[in-house]
This record gives sequence, structure tokens and C-alpha cells, in this order.
Amino acid sequence: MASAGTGKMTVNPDIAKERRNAGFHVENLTNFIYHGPERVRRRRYMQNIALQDPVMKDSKPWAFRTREEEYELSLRKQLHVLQRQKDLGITDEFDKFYYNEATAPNENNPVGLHFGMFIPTIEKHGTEEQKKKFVQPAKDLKIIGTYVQTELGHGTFIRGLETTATFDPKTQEFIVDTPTLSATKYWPGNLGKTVNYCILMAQLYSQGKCQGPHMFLCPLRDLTTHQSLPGVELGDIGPKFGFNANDNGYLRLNNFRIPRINMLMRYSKVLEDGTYVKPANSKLSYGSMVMIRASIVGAVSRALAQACVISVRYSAVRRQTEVSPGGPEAQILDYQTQQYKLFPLVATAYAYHFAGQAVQSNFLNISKEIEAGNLQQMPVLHALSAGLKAFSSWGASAGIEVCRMSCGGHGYSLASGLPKIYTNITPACTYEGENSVMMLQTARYLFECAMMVQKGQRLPDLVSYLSMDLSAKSCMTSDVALGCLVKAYQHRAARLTNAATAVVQRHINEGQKPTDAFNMASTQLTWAARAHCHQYVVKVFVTTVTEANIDDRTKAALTTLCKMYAVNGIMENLGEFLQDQFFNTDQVDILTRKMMTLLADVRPDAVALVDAFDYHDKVLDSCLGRYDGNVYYALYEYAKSSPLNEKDVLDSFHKYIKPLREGQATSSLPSRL
Ligand SMILES: CCCCCCCCCC/C=C\CCCCCCCCCC(=O)SCCNC(=O)CCNC(=O)[C@H](O)C(C)(C)COP(=O)(O)OP(=O)(O)OC[C@H]1O[C@@H](n2cnc3c(N)ncnc32)[C@H](O)[C@@H]1OP(=O)(O)O
Ligand SMILES: Cc1cc2nc3c(=O)[nH]c(=O)nc-3n(C[C@H](O)[C@H](O)[C@H](O)COP(=O)(O)OP(=O)(O)OC[C@H]3O[C@@H](n4cnc5c(N)ncnc54)[C@H](O)[C@@H]3O)c2cc1C
Repeated sequence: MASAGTGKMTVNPDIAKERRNAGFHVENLTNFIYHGPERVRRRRYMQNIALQDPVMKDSKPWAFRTREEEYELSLRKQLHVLQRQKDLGITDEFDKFYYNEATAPNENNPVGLHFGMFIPTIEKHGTEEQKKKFVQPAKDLKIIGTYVQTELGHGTFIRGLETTATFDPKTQEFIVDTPTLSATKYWPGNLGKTVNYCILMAQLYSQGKCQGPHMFLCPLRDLTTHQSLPGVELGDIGPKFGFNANDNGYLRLNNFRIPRINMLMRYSKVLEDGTYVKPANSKLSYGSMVMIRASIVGAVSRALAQACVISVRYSAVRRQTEVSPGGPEAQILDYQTQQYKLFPLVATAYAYHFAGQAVQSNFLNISKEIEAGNLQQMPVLHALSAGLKAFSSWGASAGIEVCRMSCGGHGYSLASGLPKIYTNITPACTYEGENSVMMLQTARYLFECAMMVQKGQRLPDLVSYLSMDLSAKSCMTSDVALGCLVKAYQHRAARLTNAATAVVQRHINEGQKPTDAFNMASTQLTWAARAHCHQYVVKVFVTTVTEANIDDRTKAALTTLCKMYAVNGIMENLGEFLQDQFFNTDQVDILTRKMMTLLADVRPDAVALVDAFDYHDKVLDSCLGRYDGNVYYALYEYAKSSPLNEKDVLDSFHKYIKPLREGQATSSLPSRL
């Protein structure tokens, strides 16, 4: 690549030096992150196919596209990729995932929900007959669908949905209807312009009785002409904070008829005479949400990891301020305050990555049991996936914003890539269950566990720590052992759970209804839920590092990060930990000193730790996060490509500024200044 008139482009010497000085071999850590060298090789191979493809080459940067261009380009690319994957015989789910990751990075595409929610929901909740009828046409994109649940008036409160599906035994059809303005479906991804089908969540009425929300396969557009069907009104909801390649839509149904077979009937049924057959658990129909919540943890970890790659690399090449008069300006990565902003976030990205893998594996194991008819673990899975989705998406959103600000002014430019990452991931705090509401679901479960402890009952493994002896003495000594850090987190979560439970019980004893008592304690309950999720993430990180089968130097680097994640969480929540009395103030001094030592320990490895995530420059799409560190060249080129620079003098000058001047010249101002 030619440089901006400065000769041949070389790797920035600061970033080259960082890589030379790293204390471990980056490739070993990359292999560990992605489950071995073969997976890494495959990941790179898949991403190269995507990145070498001429169809993937963008004519202008993402930042300069209009919404319409963004939608169209994204759709074109995604459909092309699907065809390419078919042609190349790529069927492995990991292969497909990595290929897609490089296709339109951090841009939500117009068929994502078709593959992410529509098909999996039919596969999980459809009868054999329904699967036969719908799955293959969906895979062949003859039908394209999405998941339509949220309404103008209700998102969180699913039982409050107003859309109705009334069974008519005479015609063997459901009449689906939008009875009010607030019942208008609003927000579902890809609904506005792309899909021709959807999974519709509606209140089921049969034999005059409401049976609550159920899922229906509802056609929306003609499969040939793509015209909306008579009785169906739908469209795009307009531009949003991000997600603009996605046509989130609205939908109104006017007594629209669908055949009985279109109700997803694996678990609940409506027979021909209208008899309703109940599922084993009414929350089985919420299964698709649980699936996505579990996968959101991994998704937010990737977003935070990318933000860390950008901000750490930039901090290695950015020099600012003479440290001693007349001396060189320092790399900003050498300022301890910059390290304190970024290194705990690098540690958090790793922590969420491992937690994401753990919760995904919990999800897969428990789903198998649920499929086999054993529903015992449903509440544990729901509590874990809901809480972790909230905990990690809040943490990642806040963290990405810190990364952006740590890049100073250039972080504010779309050229940094950071706003794109942020606006694409921050809605994860809202979709698939608003975060506070999800935390309250986890808290509800913790409350029930605390009651079990009071009754001397045994708890499931994931929460067994809640019965720990809270008067146990702290194990914290100057070596800050990993096992002791886990105990500290468990102590905090158990105490906060007990404290919040006691508040609920006190309100009940004082005569409040249980629901009111729960609401009056709900803030404290969410503190308990947050602490529970935090202990899970710390515990998974510690277990992962302890059991890791890797070389000593890589293990040492990961152990340092693991300690940093845990110690930083204590520093950030010091009030709760001190109130816990598991630590005294002398031990807090030990932890403070440890934190500063950890910053210095991470410093030489910082660039290598983010390099290990192995994100291609094209995936990062950032002038600041380039592997070669040539950020000023990239920023200069980016500025030159701004559409405002296509003409030297803009028409607006002739329209507005020039006449103003001419007017001024003929009025009171002197013609020459
Ligand atoms: C465009 C590209 C998309 C690509 C998608 C591909 C995905 C691939 C993976 C990649 C991952 C992420 C990438 C990001 C892509 C994002 C795409 C955006 C998708 C967004 C889709 C949506 O947002 S869909 C709409 C989601 N809506 C919600 O989540 C609503 C939240 N509300 C609820 O869940 C419930 O209403 C509630 C839980 C808050 C309350 O439910 P309800 O009122 O019915 O329950 P009760 O209060 O009566 O409780 C009764 C008991 O049941 C328990 N419960 C509740 N839910 C569950 C559950 N799911 N499982 C088990 N048990 C449950 C509840 O706790 C009560 O228990 P007890 O206390 O014991 O009685
Ligand atoms: C980008 C994006 C994509 C989406 N995609 C889809 C999709 O594909 N399909 C779909 O169906 N929907 C989709 N949604 C909608 C999304 O699922 C809902 O917005 C989400 O479930 C939150 O519901 P709400 O908007 O009604 O929030 P509200 O419930 O109105 O929340 C507003 C506030 O009220 C608080 N609150 C609400 N209830 C309680 C309670 N019980 N206790 C305490 N506090 C409470 C919340 O904490 C929050 O602070 C999408 C949304 C976005 C932003």
C-alpha cells in the first residue's frame, strides 16, 4: 500500500516493538481462545474466502453509506454468501459463523433473524409435520421469516400482548388480529421489507377461552410478488441509533386467516374440535428467547474484544506529552491512568468470552434434557441465561464507550470503528428481555434458592455456594490467590441474596402482598443478581485458567488477566465487599497494591493480548485499530474520501454564504476589512 506521499508504508515502530517484547507467543493464546490450531486455521481460511471475494469489497466506507445503500448492500452480500457457502459445501456451523463474521462485520443483516430465530424456533417448537412443511423451504429461502413478538404497547410483559389468534373450528383456521393501536407489532428485525413469513406471538383463544401467548406461523407477503397479503399491513419503523441495515418493522393484521396447522404444536395443541392441550410447562414457548440470551454473552464478548483491540493498538502508537522537558512524547499506553481504563476491559473481554462458552454449554446440555422431557433444570437455565445476558451486555456497552473515550478525539470519529461496534451491540441491553427485567428474573430464582436454604434443602450445583457459612474468615493474603478471589465473590453474592431476601420477608411480615414486597426489595434483589452473575464469570475464568492445557508463559499471561478481572471487580464494588466484612481495610490495601502491580504486569503483553483475538483489519473496520499501526495515514485517507470533499467549493457556498457576503458588502459593513 502506498503511503500518503511519505514513501513506502512500514509497520509503525512502536507497535512493532510491542510485539517483539511480548512475554508469550500470541499464536498459542489464539489457539486456546478458538479451541486449537485446526479451528484457528479453519477460521482464517473461512474469513479469507469472505474477504477475498470481490462482491465483499465495498465501494465506500460504511460511515458514508445512506440507510438504503446499507440495507441493499447488506442484503446483497448476505445472499451472495449463502450461495457461496452452498457452492463450496460449507455446512459446519463454526465455519459458517466465521465466514459470516467477516462478511459485514458489526452490521446487522436483513436475513439474520431468519437463520437465528425463525428456523431454530420451527425446529424446536414445530411438530414433525410442520418441520417437513416449513424447514426446507425456509433453508432454501423460499420462505423468509422472523420472530414477531413485541408490540407498541408491550415488549417485556409477554402475557400482556394484545394480538389475538382465535380458532374457528368451522374452517379449521385461526383468525389473527390486531385489535388496538397498542397491539401493533413493532420492532421485530427484518419484518419491514425483507420477510414473507413470521413466527407470530399471539394470545390463543379457543372455545371462548384465552390460553395465553402461543406461536403461529403467519404468512405476510405473496411468495412470488412479495406484495403484502390482503389483511396484512407492514413496513419499516425508520432509522435507529444503529442496526440500520436491519429493517426492524411494524405489523398490523386485520382478521387475517391462517390454517390450524400453522400453530406451532410440538408442546401445546389445538385439536380439530377446538380442544386445547396444555404443554408440560407454559414457559416452553419462551425457549427461543433463552437460546438467544445464552448466545448474546459470546456476542457481546466479541464486540468488547474488538473495541479493546482498537483502543490498545491505538494507545501503543499514539504519543502525547513530553514526560520530561524536551524529551520524546510518551506512548499513551505508558500512562497508568490509560492502563487502568483499558487493561481491566481486556480482562473483561476474556472473562465474557469464557463465560459465553460456559453458558452456551450449559444451554446445550440442559436443552437436551428438556428435549427428552426432563424440565427440572429449566429454571436454572432461565435464571443463568437471563442474568448473564444482562450482566455482560451492560458491561460490554459501558466498556466499549470507555474504549472510545480512551482514544481521545479520534475515538469520536466513525473512522475509529468504535461507534459502529457500540451502536450495534448496545441494543443487546434491551432486546431479548430488557436488562433490569432479566436481572429481576434471576433475582426471583435466587430468592427461591434462599428460601430453600432456610428450609435446609439442597441447591443445584450452580447456586450451591448460597448455603456457605457467611461468618467464615477471609482467606485474602498478599499473594491474592485465585481460589480466595472466587470465595470473596461468592460471599458477596450470598450475603446480598440473604439481605434482599430478608427485605422481602420483612415487608411480607409487615403485611405487604408478596408482589408488592418483591417490588419494594427489587433494587436490592438486582444487586444480588448482579453479584451472582459476577461470581459465575469469575469462577468460570478461574476454572478455565486453572485447567488450561497451555504453555507456562501463556498460562501466566492469562492468570494475570484473570486476577486483574477479579481484583478490578472488587475495586469497582468496594462498598459491597467492605460491607461484606470478608475483607478488612488492610486487605483492601493489599488488593489496591495488587491492582497497580497487575497493570504493570499486563503492560508488556497488552498488544499481544489483543492481537490474540485475531481480528482481521477488515473485520475491525477501524483507522485506529490497524494491525500495522499506521493510523494517521488511514485517518487522512478517510477524511479525503468524505463525500463533502468531492467538490472544492460546495453549492451551498453559492446559495447561502456568498449572497450573505454580497448583502453585507452593500449594507453597513466596509467592503474591505
Ligand atoms: C438480525 C440478526 C439477528 C441474528 C440472530 C441470530 C442469533 C444468533 C446468535 C447471536 C447472538 C446475538 C447476536 C445478536 C442478534 C440479535 C438479534 C436481535 C433479536 C431480538 C429478538 C427479540 O428481542 S424477541 C423479543 C424478546 N422479548 C423478551 O425477551 C421479553 C421479555 N419478557 C419475558 O421474557 C417475560 O415476560 C418475563 C420473563 C419478564 C415474565 O414472564 P411471564 O410474565 O410470563 O412470567 P411470570 O412472571 O408469570 O413467571 C412465571 C414463571 O416462569 C418463569 N419464567 C419466565 N420466563 C421463563 C423462561 N424463559 N424459561 C423458564 N422459566 C421462565 C418465571 O421466572 C416464573 O418463575 P417462578 O418465579 O418460579 O414462578
Ligand atoms: C434493535 C432491536 C431489535 C429488536 N428485535 C426484536 C425482534 O426481532 N422481535 C421482537 O419481537 N422484538 C424485538 N425487539 C424488541 C425488544 O425485544 C423489546 O424492546 C424488549 O423486550 C424490551 O421491551 P420494551 O421495549 O417493551 O421495554 P419496556 O418493558 O417498556 O421497558 C422500559 C423500562 O421499563 C422497565 N420495566 C419494564 N417492566 C418492568 C418490570 N416488570 N419491572 C421493573 N422494570 C420494568 C425496564 O427496566 C425499562 O427501564 C427489538 C428491540 C431492539 C431495540
